[in-house]
Amino acid sequence: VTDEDILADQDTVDDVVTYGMGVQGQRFSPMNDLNVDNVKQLQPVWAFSFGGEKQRGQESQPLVKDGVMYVTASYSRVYAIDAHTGEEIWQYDARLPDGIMPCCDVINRGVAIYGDNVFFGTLDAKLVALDKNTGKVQWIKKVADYQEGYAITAAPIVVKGKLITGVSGGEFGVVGKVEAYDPNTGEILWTRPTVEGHMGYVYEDGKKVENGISGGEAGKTWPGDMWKNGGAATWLGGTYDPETDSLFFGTGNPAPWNSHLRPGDNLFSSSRLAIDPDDGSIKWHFQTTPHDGWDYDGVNELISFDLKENGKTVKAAATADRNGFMYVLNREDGKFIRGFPFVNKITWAEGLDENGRPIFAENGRPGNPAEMDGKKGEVVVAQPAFLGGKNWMPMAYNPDTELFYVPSNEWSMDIWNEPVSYKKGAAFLGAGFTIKPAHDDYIGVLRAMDPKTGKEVWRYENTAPLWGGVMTTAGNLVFTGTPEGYLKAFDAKTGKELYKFNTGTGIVGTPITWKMGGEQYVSITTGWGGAVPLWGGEVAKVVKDFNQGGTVWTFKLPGESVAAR
Ligand SMILES: O=C(O)c1cc(C(=O)O)c2c(n1)C(=O)C(=O)c1cc(C(=O)O)[nH]c1-2
Ligand SMILES: [Ca+2]
Repeated sequence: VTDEDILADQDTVDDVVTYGMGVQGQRFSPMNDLNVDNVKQLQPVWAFSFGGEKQRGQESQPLVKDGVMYVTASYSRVYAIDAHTGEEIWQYDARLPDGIMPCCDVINRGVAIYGDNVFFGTLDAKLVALDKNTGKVQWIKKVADYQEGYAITAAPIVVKGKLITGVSGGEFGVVGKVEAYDPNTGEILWTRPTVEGHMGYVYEDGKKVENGISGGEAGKTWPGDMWKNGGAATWLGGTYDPETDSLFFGTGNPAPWNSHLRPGDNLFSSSRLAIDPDDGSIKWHFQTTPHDGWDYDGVNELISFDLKENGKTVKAAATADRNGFMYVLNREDGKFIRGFPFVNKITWAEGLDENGRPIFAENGRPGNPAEMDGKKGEVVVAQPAFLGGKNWMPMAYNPDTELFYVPSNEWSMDIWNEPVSYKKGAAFLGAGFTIKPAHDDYIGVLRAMDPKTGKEVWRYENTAPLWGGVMTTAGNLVFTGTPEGYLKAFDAKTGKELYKFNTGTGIVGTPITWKMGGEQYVSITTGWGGAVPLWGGEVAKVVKDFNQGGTVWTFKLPGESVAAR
C-alpha cells in the first residue's frame, strides 16, 4: 500500500485502505452495483468468529487489500482473513498487562496499512507494526504510560509516509497528544500535546528539538497548575484533508470533569484541531465546548466536503458534537460557517453566537460543591447526556444527496460535582451521573442532516441507543447496525428501510464496501459493548440482555457462491 493508494481510497473500489473509506472520512462509496432496487437480496457469504471467552465491544472498521481483510477485535487482537472465504490467514494477540485502564470498554477501532505492514494501537498505549502477509511483529513502540491511564483505542492513519496516532486517557488526567512515527522503524518524528502549556517536539536525526509550546504559554486559559493534567485526549484519531494539507484531530474532555476547579476556556480541550502533518504544529482550532462541565468530549470526526452554496464552492468540513450541536466550518481557517442542534433538546446552552461559541444557559452547569456542603454540588438535569448527542460512531457524507447521515441518541443525565484531586492512574472526574432515556420508546435516531439548512431531512428511530458507524453509497443507500443485532440499509433520499439482517449479536461496528471478482461486498463487525452497557445508567438496564460475541460478517448479492479468484 502506497501513499497514492491511501489518497485515492475514496475513489477506488477494489480495496479499503483507510479508516473512513478515504482520508477525509466521508465513508461514501462510488459503487452502485448494490442499490435501492436490489439491496433486499443481500445475503451473507461468510462469518468469521473472533472466538475466545472475553469478546466484547467490537468497534473495528475492517480494511481490505488484495483479497485480504485486516480487522481488530477487543483486547488488542488483529486478524488477517481471506476475504473470499472467511478463512483465517493469521492472528496476532497483544500481551496486555493486568493494569490497563480503558475508560469505556476493551475496544479497538481498526488498523492502518502501509507498505507491507499493518499497524494498530493497543490498550497499553503501544503502536504495533505487523507484516501483512505473516502477522510477524516488525516493531513495537511505547506511545505513553498505561499506568498513568493512557490507552489507544483509535485506528492510526498514514499521511505523507507518517504513521499518526492519538491517545485515550481523559478520565485519568493524562495530557492528550497527537504523534507521528516512521512506519518503517517505529522512530518518533514529532509530538504535539493538545493542552495549552506543553512543549511540542520534532525529532531530527534522532535529536529532540523544541517546536513551540501548545497555545504559546501555560496558564492563559487554565488556573494554576491545572493544565498539567488537563486531559483533552485525542482518543478517536483523526482525518486528513489533502487539499489544505491538514490533519483534523478532535480533543476530549478537560480533566477533571468538575469544571469549578478550572475556570477558563481550558484550551485545547473539547476542540477540533487542524495540525500540520509535517511537524505537528497547530494551524487553527475550533472549540465546541469551552469550559466543558458535562464531559462533552470534542473528539467526533471532522469530515471534509465541498459546500456548494450561492454559486460558490467552499472548502468546508462538518462535525456532529457530543454537545448536541452540528458545526459547519471553513476547513482552510477553521472559521465558523454555521451550527445547529441535531438532537431534540439541548439544556446546557441557549444557542451559538456568530462565532459558534455556545451561549451558556443559566443553571445549566452542575453546581459547585464548595457552595453546598463541600461534598456534593447541586444536581442538574443535562441534555444531551455525557454519552452524547453523538459519540464516537462515525457519520457519513454522500456527495450525491449532499446530506450527512448522523447516528445520534436522545438521553439526559442527572449530573453533579464532587471534590477531587489528581492522583496518578486514578479516575480524575469529581463528578457523578445517572443517564436516563429522553423518550419512552426510542433512544437512537439515525438522521439525514442538510448542512446548508440545518434541517433534518429524514429520521429512523431505534429502540436502543445507536452505537455503530454509518456508510453511504452511490447506490443511494445508507448502512448501519443496531444493538438489537441488525445490519440495516435505508434509502439515502427518503430514509425508507429497505433491508435488515439479524447477525445474532449487537452491532457497534462500522460497515465497509468493496469490489472483488466483479461483485460488490459489504462487511461489518458485530459484538455488543462499548460505553453504553458500562456507563448507561438506566439505559444500561434496558440493553444489558444483548448478547456479546464477536464476529465479522460479509455480504453480497446472490450469484456465484465464492467470487472468482
Ligand atoms: O477522554 C477519553 O480519553 C475517552 C476515551 C474513550 C475511548 O478511548 O474509547 C472514550 C471516552 N473518553 C468517552 O468519554 C466516551 O464516552 C467513550 C465511549 C467510548 C466507546 O467506545 O463506546 N469510548 C469513549
Ligand atoms: Ca472522555
